[in-house]
Amino acid sequence: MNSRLKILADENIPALDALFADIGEIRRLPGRKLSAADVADSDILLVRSITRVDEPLLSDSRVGFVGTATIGTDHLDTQWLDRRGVRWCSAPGCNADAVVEYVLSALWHLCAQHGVDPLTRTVGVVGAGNVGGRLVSRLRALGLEVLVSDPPRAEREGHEGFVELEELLSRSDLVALHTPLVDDGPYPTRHLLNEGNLELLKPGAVLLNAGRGPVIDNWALIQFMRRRSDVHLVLDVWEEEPLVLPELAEQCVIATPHIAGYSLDGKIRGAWMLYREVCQWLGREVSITLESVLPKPEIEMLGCSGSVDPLKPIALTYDPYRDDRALRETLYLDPEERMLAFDRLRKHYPVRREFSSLQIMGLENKQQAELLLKLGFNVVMA
Ligand SMILES: NC(=O)c1ccc[n+]([C@@H]2O[C@H](COP(=O)([O-])OP(=O)(O)OC[C@H]3O[C@@H](n4cnc5c(N)ncnc54)[C@H](O)[C@@H]3O)[C@@H](O)[C@H]2O)c1
Ligand SMILES: O=C(O)[C@H](O)[C@H](O)COP(=O)(O)O
Repeated sequence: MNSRLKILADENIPALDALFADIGEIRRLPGRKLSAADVADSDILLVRSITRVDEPLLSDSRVGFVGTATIGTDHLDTQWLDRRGVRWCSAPGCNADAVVEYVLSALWHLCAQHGVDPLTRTVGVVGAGNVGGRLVSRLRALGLEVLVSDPPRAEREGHEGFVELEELLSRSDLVALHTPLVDDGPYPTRHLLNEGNLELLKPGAVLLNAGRGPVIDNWALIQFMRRRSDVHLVLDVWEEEPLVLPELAEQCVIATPHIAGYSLDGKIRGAWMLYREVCQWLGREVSITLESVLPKPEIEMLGCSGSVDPLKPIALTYDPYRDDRALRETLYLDPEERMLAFDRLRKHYPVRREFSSLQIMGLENKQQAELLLKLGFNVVMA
């Protein structure tokens, strides 16, 4: 039995007991403060995006497995982990639907405010992997025009169906960034949007970043927004996270503390994916199902009498303005306090469920039912 295994986990990973209690002894610590001394006698390390996992953290430890309950891996020195023979994994796609729903919710809310039909918009998706790819599929199913820029994919798959970034920026009503942070190789993404190309954005465009903060040069963006107040900025990620620049946040129509992927479904899916990988590493059977650890949603059903404005179920499942208000309340704290507040908002994030958790009953309007189905809701016709 492996009951003596020591598991050190970020305290913000949910369902740890349900998933790992049979595997080993679990110790929880705040991820931002994990030190080499904390990790020293652990066998398994489970982190989120705020823990840098590299040689200084692990070289004096016996950690043999590192899992990050996130999509992004830029906080892991994977080359060093490979050299050292430490098995590592992330949770690809775990919270992709939550990010897609963040984008859809922002798009529907902003269009409603400006009296525009979202279905007539052109959306440019930069980075079409797990998140961007699902966003492209959902938007195309809804009938929107979608432009995609993803040079690594274009190189692998052929250029058909992809456009250059410049064309995307100049033709899209909403530009959504979903690339990882990449510093080297032929297609780096650090400051992919910068002084040189921000100017290409269409008048009145929405620029949304839910990838990684440094993909936009934040200082260039501040300067740009001073000239181009017609652009609507939606930022979930920030160049100096957890420090948010108040001036930049003030320029946003929606500003949130890196929670685009924070559905409970996504977080638990991420933890469960780590559990599955740990089981494989240990040669154990994967005996716990994802469904068994996912709680029932608080609101399971929305009854309507014949028809419903799609914004209603969207806002009921995810309202980005709640997160925006919470972040704005912290903007004028001193920098140290502001960073702590950013982490607190993430740590105590309210339960948010994905669109698929809501069943919409009583619809008679077929067109609306189809639209809501394509948005990702569960629809039962009257
Ligand atoms: N805000 C959040 O809460 C949140 C949640 C989940 C993921 N993320 C971030 O979003 C990023 C994307 O997630 P994912 O799961 O889709 O990752 P992924 O690796 O599946 O996809 C990334 C895509 O970006 C493309 N890409 C790489 N370099 C590019 C470039 N220079 N220009 C355009 N495209 C490029 C890749 O080819 C790939 O298709 C993650 O790396 C993570 O950092 C943020
Ligand atoms: O990469 C990801 O999966 C996301 O950015 C994720 O939402 C980060 O959340 P964190 O690990 O910082 O809690």
